[in-house]
Amino acid sequence: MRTAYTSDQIRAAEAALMARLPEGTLMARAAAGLASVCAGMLTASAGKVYGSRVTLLIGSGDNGGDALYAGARLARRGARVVAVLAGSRAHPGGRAALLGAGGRVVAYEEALARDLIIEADLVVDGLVGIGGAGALREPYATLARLCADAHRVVAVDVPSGVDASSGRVDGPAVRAHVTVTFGAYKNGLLIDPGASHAGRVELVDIGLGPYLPDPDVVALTGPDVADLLPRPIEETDKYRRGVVGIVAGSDRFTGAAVLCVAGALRAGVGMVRFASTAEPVRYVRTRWPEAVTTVLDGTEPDPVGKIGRVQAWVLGPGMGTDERAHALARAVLATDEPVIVDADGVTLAARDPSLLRRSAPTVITPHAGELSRLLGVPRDRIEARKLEHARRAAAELGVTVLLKGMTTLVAEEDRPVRVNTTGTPWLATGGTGDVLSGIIGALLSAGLPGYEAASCGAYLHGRAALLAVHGGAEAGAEGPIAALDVAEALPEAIRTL
Ligand SMILES: NC(=O)C1=CN([C@@H]2O[C@H](COP(=O)(O)OP(=O)(O)OC[C@H]3O[C@@H](n4cnc5c(N)ncnc54)[C@H](O)[C@@H]3O)[C@@H](O)[C@H]2O)[C@@H](O)CC1
Ligand SMILES: Nc1ncnc2c1ncn2[C@@H]1O[C@H](COP(=O)(O)OP(=O)(O)O)[C@@H](O)[C@H]1O
Ligand SMILES: [K+]
Repeated sequence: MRTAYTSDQIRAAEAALMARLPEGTLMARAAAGLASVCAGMLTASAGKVYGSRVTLLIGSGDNGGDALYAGARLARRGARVVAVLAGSRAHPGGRAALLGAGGRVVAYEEALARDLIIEADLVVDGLVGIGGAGALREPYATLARLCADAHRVVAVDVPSGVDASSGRVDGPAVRAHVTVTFGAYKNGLLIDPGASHAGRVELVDIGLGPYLPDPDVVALTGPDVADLLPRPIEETDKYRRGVVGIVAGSDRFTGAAVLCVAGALRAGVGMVRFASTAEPVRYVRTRWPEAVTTVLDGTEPDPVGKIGRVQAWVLGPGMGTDERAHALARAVLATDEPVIVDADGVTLAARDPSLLRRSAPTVITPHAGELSRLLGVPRDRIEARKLEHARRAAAELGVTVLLKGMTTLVAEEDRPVRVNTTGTPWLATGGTGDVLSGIIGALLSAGLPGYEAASCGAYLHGRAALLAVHGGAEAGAEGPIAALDVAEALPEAIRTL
């Protein structure tokens, strides 16, 4: 399990550790780790540290101090190091160390800074770290923009312009090839848009471990998912493995039904009971003879009884939002089984909030647009502040919220938010969400709680997508995928966890 923290949590842990150590110890540890990563990058790109050109972008706080001390170490190894001071002051000890090691210090001037950034083998972003607040001010903002023309950029602790606690980016921000972070991951290194500015993240141990509180955000790893995933025991049968009821599709949207059933079957469900109008039932029967189907014409007094016994439900993909769909949603959500509510199901719940007031576990899987309707908050605001809104939705609605998009988050009240680290932008194609809801339904029916089913489901979905993109390999050249390819890659994703 990878754990991440807010700036305040990191600061408190640092203060507790610092109180037991001689002054300057932590910064020395941080600078040594940073210099070592920089030296590795210089050796990889310029062949050696000696004679390479390093430009440090220095803000007025301790983030700049780390960069200055690391710059001094590189200068002692023969690198030509220049520090560009963005503020009126710079960490005095770090500045003296750099000058003492033969480095240079210059005041910010745009043309000079541009040249130094373009010419450098490596640019070190020490503008702001966990002390950053709000959009970058000038000249920090210009420097962050100029970094786009740099050969290689390493960010100190967090890329400047990224909010360390949330991943928010308001205005220009450094896009780094590598981020060297100290003590522990910050939330903003795992959550977009911050995560996509960080590049590869290198964690430098400065001894913070024993002082860290419970994490604010966590990310499952492959072994975590392998441990959580239910596997059939010898004496099992299909009912004990889990029966999922899938209520999806309509005469207009038949594909969503086929894809949702695909996700459940390939994720290893015991049995699928599929129910819908005649058209989607016909398509599902043709594509998935494994599924047991029920045609609902909308006149049944007890549609749930007609479908039969299940351990969990998937409700929503392609089912429409008319009166018939609303009545069906009401019937499914009135049961005592766990339900994952997706797509049109989420739209119905936005219109009729009473639908989600139930005591059995409920998972909802909105993208930002659907969550916007549920919370009455503009979509772009949700996209800019995903962590905050996923948490708020979980608290206000009393459900497990899986917020989809570039980064997928799973929020439940009083639990750390789980951020998914698998996946690929190739997933942004119609129907992949339907596969995801089928996977989560399968895991719920096998008995996983909503929080685990949603986060393991997102992990497997992203991993299957990556395998499909790479043609079955773990890495390598990439090619486009369609939603069904994601479902087909699920067994391999589970085999190789
Ligand atoms: N506290 C500790 O024990 C350690 C701290 N370390 C480093 O110290 C950093 C935190 O240092 P600080 O608390 O001094 O804070 P920072 O250096 O991250 O930033 C604070 C400075 O940036 C300016 N600033 C803030 N927001 C800005 C904006 N939007 N635009 C322009 N300027 C802005 C502030 O005026 C202040 O001068 C960490 O990120 C890490 O790099 C490391 O040395 C490890 C140990
Ligand atoms: N830029 C992206 N990077 C990674 N994953 C993405 C990106 N955009 C979308 N996704 C993922 O693709 C899936 C799309 O689901 P959804 O929006 O419900 O599509 P549909 O309704 O067509 O099935 C989600 O799992 C989402 O997290
Ligand atoms: K930084």
